[in-house]
Amino acid sequence: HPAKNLPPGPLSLPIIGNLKRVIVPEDVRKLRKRYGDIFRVKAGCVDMTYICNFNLMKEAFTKTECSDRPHWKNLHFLTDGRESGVILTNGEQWQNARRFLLRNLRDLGMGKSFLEAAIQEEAQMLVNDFRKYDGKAGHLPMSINIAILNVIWQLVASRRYELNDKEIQSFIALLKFLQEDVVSVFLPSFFPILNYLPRFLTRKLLKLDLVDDVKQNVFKFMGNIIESHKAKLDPDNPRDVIDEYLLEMNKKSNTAAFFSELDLTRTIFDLFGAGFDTTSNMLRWMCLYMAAYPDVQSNVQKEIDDAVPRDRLPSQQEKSQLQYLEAVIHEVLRMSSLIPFGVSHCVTQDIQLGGYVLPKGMILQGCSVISHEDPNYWQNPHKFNPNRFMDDSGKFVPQKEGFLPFGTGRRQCLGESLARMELFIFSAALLQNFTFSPPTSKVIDLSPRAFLLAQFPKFQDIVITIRK
Ligand code: HEM
Repeated sequence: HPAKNLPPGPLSLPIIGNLKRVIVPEDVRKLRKRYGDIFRVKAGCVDMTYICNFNLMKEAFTKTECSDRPHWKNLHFLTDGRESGVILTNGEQWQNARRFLLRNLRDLGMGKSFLEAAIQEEAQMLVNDFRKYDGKAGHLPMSINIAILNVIWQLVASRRYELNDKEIQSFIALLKFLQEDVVSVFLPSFFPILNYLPRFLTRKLLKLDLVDDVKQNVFKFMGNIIESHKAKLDPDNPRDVIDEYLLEMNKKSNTAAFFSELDLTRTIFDLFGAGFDTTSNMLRWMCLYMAAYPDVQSNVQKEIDDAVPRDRLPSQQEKSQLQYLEAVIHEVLRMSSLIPFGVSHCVTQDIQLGGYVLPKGMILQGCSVISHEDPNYWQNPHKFNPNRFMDDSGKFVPQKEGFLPFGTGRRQCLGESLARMELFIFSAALLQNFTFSPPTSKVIDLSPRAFLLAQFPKFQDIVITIRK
């Protein structure tokens, strides 16, 4: 687009573009200093624009023209190129899936007692498990993962797993494969030249044998669960997302075309893909921040002790009394910027943004990490200070300007209320019962471990002590 006023950015070479590796927040900070709030880089052949300003992110992501995901066939490798699920779909398929999920997450309990009870049950399991580690230094226990998975399983299929269950271990391995080992499958979108290599070489480079294996396992695993739901389906008493979905499939509505078993499997994997690593790592960040800031931790504990008797776990009912905890959770969400550049969007029609033209096909990344450290919104942004979310009378004030850990606009996180409920109940239960601290003569490392497009905490030792 030589005639167009495109966002500025470094010069790029054909085929490789100008990125040496996956871009990390440090690169974005540097590029923003040099080129301003909107800049453009090229990853292979893909033109990407990074938006680093809160108002511009809000403006862009409320536009329909910026609400699609990239139209890359290989994003849908699980379903042989067919668009399905919710995170990566577009148009009517996406609208339908998003509407179905929002309605059902609401009906099945986001904000209702069903889900709260499920989370409470997992909180108890977490507390029981954490007790086993009293006084010993070690990594945060795996029970965090099981608790988060069980909440989604309850919602999706009315089932939960015990800590050492073999099936849940193989399911975790499957999710890990999908998230870490099969990313090579996306490479041809950035480097189309890979499509012209001999087939045996492409298969090897893109690990396509492994991909086929993973695909088979996903459908085998879900196939069994869907079949057992079909056998027990009661149209008057849908128990979970799978039941609701099967009922939609049987309806003769004009949206019926969007519901299929293939799509159901993909949708469920989307819920795990979006809701598992995110929420479990946020809970890890929470424990690590508490270990690093003992004064904040003891203030939270005091607040919990004042509001909740020690013989039972805190619950949603105490939310209005646990205002400082709420502020701490918000500050941890801000400081950790778990998904620093959101999830890719794609421009579907030329638009203007911040004085530049974003042409059709441009990929957009909204940089929450930059907004979360923008001094226009946050005083001393690099300081961990939960009080920034409190007013003078000790009440929590949810600052909205500059804060977007769950994204913004039409694609904003669909599981936000669920994630918030989990973070609240799990953090309250853990801090009521335990104190976190660094191992003797060590400090907690709060710098993130770069992991693809997320900022997860580094694996490290922490001491869990039972509160007397
Ligand atoms: C602390 C935990 C979480 C964080 C920080 C988080 C963050 C995000 C972000 C940044 C996006 C992208 C927004 C965009 O594209 O503009 C997103 C999308 C999404 N999230 Fe979450 N999320 C969390 C937990 C969850 C949970 C628990 C679920 C559901 C079980 C969930 C389901 C989704 C889905 C389905 C999408 C895609 C929405 C769409 O494309 O329409 N997330 N999330």
